[in-house]
Amino acid sequence: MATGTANGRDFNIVLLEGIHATALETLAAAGHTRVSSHARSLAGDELIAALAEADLVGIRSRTQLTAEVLAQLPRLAAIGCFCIGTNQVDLAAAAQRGIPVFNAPFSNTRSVAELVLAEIVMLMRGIPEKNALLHRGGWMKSAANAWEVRGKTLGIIGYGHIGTQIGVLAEQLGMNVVFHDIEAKLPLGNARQLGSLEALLAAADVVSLHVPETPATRDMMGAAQFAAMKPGSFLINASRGTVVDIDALAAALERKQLLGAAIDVFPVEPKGNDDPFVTPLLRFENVILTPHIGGSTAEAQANIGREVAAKLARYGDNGSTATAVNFPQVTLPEPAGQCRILHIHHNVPGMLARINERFSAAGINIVAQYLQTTPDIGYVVIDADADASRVAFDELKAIEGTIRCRIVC
Ligand SMILES: NC(=O)c1ccc[n+]([C@@H]2O[C@H](COP(=O)([O-])OP(=O)(O)OC[C@H]3O[C@@H](n4cnc5c(N)ncnc54)[C@H](O)[C@@H]3O)[C@@H](O)[C@H]2O)c1
Ligand SMILES: O=C(O)CC[C@@H](O)C(=O)O
Repeated sequence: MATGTANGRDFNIVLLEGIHATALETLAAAGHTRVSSHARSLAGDELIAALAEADLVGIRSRTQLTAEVLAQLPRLAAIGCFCIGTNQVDLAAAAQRGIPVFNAPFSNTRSVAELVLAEIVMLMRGIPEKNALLHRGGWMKSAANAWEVRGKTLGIIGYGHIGTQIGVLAEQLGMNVVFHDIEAKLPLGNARQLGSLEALLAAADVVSLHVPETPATRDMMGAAQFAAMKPGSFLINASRGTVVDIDALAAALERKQLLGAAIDVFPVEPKGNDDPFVTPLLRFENVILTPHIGGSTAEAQANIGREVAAKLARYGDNGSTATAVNFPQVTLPEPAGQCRILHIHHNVPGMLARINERFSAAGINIVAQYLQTTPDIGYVVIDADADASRVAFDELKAIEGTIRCRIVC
């Protein structure tokens, strides 16, 4: 599958899931105006049809770019996830097809942290059920099951960008912070890393989940973990829906092991705002349900739009893969020659030699060269003079092991 695009500015770009207008502005400022924008996520034949002619695509968390979908999109050159999570994309399949995937690793971090902090206070005061009752005309003025958060213990599972921010904010309210992470992490403030998930569950009054979706985090909160939580404690999940076994959570709420929960993400989420939402948690008034809006603030979405669109435009125009989550990362200056060849190949012995041989056999001077590899993929970027580059481009496309080759002039 060796493909070439004559000029980065010819890119056809499709944005799904209501990506913020700042993305369009950023792309337009970089000279990319062939952009179509859709409000919803798409699936199946609709998705394939919408992306058939796309060189670059922008999605959020709902559009599933599986290996099967990617196999039907030979033209696709790069993917922008306008969010933190990239679990909706088969990253390995994308890399094998020479498609770098970009995201916005921290533009909505603060928004999630603020929501979680507010939920801790709301849950510990029993506000969700008092609010629901009052809307029906019921007056429940009582201090039963209502506590200050000061002096209580917050247990954070996944002490990354979001988890650390929540820990810092919670300490400002006087909470004790403990965390569990698979990596050894620098504790901020007075936070303490505990040796196991079980130790955290036994210690925490409120448990908040901030892990990515991986095979290891699937159902990491199930019946055994709820049983290990303190009686009368609370759970917050603003990470991914697959991390919590929802039926086990419902059972723990039913038997009052947990006094409440705040859930922003679900194993199955509606594709758009008009689709129905179903969960066994609907019957619990002590559960705050939010429609995956942890990162949905004006500030976060505007920043994400700018950040990911800039990464897509930069890859299109200059070849830079800096911060790509599945790909050899090459940070590139503007081309030193008149043209730049971008060669993505399987990482097999002798590939660089073969590329360079073609240049020396044709007597073409390489003005600048950059190389980065992962165990599977190699990415070589070569700057050369314009006429010579076009000759070399035709040669390089034909090298065995080439996944994708592109020239930007
Ligand atoms: N609700 C929302 O709108 C929203 C918004 C942003 C992010 N998110 C979700 O939150 C997740 C976390 O975001 P982040 O920016 O803090 O990510 P991050 O990568 O900075 O941190 C994740 C942390 O989890 C740890 N971890 C991974 N696997 C683990 C495991 N099995 N057990 C314990 N720890 C584990 C990692 O070591 C890391 O420290 C994202 O992956 C995304 O899915 C949701
Ligand atoms: O905006 C979204 O769809 C997802 C937001 C959040 O889950 C993320 O991963 O950043």
